[in-house]
Amino acid sequence: MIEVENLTKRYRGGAAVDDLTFTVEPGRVTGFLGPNGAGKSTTIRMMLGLARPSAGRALIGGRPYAALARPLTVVGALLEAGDLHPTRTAREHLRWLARSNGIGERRIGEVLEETGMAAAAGKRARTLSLGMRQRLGVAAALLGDPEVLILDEPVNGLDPEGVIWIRNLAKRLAGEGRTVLVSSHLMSEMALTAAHLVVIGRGRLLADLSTEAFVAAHDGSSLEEAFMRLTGASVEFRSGGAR
Ligand SMILES: Nc1ncnc2c1ncn2[C@@H]1O[C@H](COP(=O)(O)OP(=O)(O)OP(=O)(O)O)[C@@H](O)[C@H]1O
Repeated sequence: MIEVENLTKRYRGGAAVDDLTFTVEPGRVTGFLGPNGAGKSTTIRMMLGLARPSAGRALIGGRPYAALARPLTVVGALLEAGDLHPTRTAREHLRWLARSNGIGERRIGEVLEETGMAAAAGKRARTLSLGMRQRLGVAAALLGDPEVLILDEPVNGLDPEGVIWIRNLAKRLAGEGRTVLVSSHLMSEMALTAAHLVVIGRGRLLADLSTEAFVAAHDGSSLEEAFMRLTGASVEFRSGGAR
């Protein structure tokens, strides 16, 4: 479970995350939605101890990230900007992560297999396609067999096969009873992947409800339209320069 309690992050320009409170439950995929600049990545970075909250807290399995002794065994994350060393091979990257978390060599083979990366295990990171890098990122997230998975914009830049792969993977992991949080700014994709939605805009909570309830409440309009209506007042960047 992930618990976000009054989480706030203020930068000089204002609050990127503003008093957010919600819970991500195990056993279902939760979509974390919001327009560009809504504060999704900042929230996720605070969950993972990569940014310090100005106020409030985020707990993973009841503890702040910093209190986890072997974090990869509790939470796995796929972040937008991967930290791949260009000349390290896929297997070496996983080995490097595994070592600091007390994870054995056998598990590296398993996650390479599970993500379809076994044949590419010896390739250097800089030679991997975007789709392969995403798969390697997922392999890293799965290394510690964690109860909680956080995927930040996992389908960005992926081809249709990759999109379907991520969608099915997220559902399978949730089906195993894990807590799965997937961020996206694409309502249509989340409607296919997530059973529950947490929607934010300008750092504030706009909605926390089942996908079914969201669809029912907006019967007759497309999901994209419903999402635009919900987030309309909090869109930060509009095309054409209009505000
Ligand atoms: N290090 C920082 N310093 C100052 N402002 C920041 C910093 N990081 C993020 N912000 C601001 O915080 C706000 C939220 O950004 P964030 O990246 O969390 O949004 P997001 O919902 O993930 O957006 P996107 O969908 O575009 O990735 C934005 O206005 C952004 O400019």
